Amino acid sequence: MTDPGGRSGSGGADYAGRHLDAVARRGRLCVGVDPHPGLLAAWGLADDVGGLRAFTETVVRAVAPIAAAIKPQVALFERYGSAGFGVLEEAIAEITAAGALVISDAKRGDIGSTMAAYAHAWLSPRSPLCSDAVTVSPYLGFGSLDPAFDAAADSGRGVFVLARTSNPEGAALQLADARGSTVAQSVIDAVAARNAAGPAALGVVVGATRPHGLSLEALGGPILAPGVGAQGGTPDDVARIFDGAHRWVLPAVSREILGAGPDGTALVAATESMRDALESALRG
Ligand SMILES: O=C(O)c1cc(=O)[nH]c(=O)n1[C@@H]1O[C@H](COP(=O)(O)O)[C@@H](O)[C@H]1O
Repeated sequence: MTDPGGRSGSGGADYAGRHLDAVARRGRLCVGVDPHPGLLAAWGLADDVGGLRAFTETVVRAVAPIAAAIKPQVALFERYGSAGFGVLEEAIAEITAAGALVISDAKRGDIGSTMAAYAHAWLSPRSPLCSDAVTVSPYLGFGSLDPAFDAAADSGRGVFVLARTSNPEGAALQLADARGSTVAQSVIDAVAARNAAGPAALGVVVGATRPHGLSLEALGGPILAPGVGAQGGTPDDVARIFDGAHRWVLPAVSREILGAGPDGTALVAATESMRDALESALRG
């Protein structure tokens, strides 16, 4: 892997192309920035905006030059109100300058007219929160997400639709029958159909904590796979669970890496070690 440096940070090439390029340059790892109060305390930081900023800056400076993508969990910034979102805006700019993709984990989803506002917030270059991609929830109906898909196509940015999440509670809803398929598979199929019809390659979220039982062959877009580390998934699990879809899979790891801080060198070592373990498992 070679990393010739940063990128423009603007739309330009479509998200799927930039996703594959980032993974080729930097390896298959997305590091989550999840400033949990417990982590701030473990780092000796106060549970306030100053602590949030110190935590975020330390993580971003250590990890954004290495990882293919960084995934801020926006609720952990939102809990500090507008000042927290200010820290997130600074982080998005710094991650972009360091050449990593920003995947904002916002899990947005609403009726179409409101969804357009969420799409603007997370995917429009005119918004200070504009990211390379955002996570969205299809609970209000796949079609309600159209404004996000359209905004992503317009700006060359990406959308990850929750399909089969890593948490145990997801099964009751996601594995429910949907006209002979499961809800999760119907989400995958809808994303695949959209990818087949247009240039914007959309992604899905499929957790790495257990076998998903999904058919991903026709997806034609990125797969964000959280659940490695603190939730019990291992690099070998990722390789086994996503066999046949290795090209697109991007495992996401938060607490397992963040727990190595506050020392920047230890954060770098934890990131490199997880990236190497994932690359080796996914090559094998
Ligand atoms: O969309 C996500 O990022 C997500 C989807 C999912 O199915 N499971 C999941 O854990 N996540 C997020 O991924 C991160 C996982 O954190 P760790 O368990 O600490 O690695 C959290 O920010 C979750 O909100």
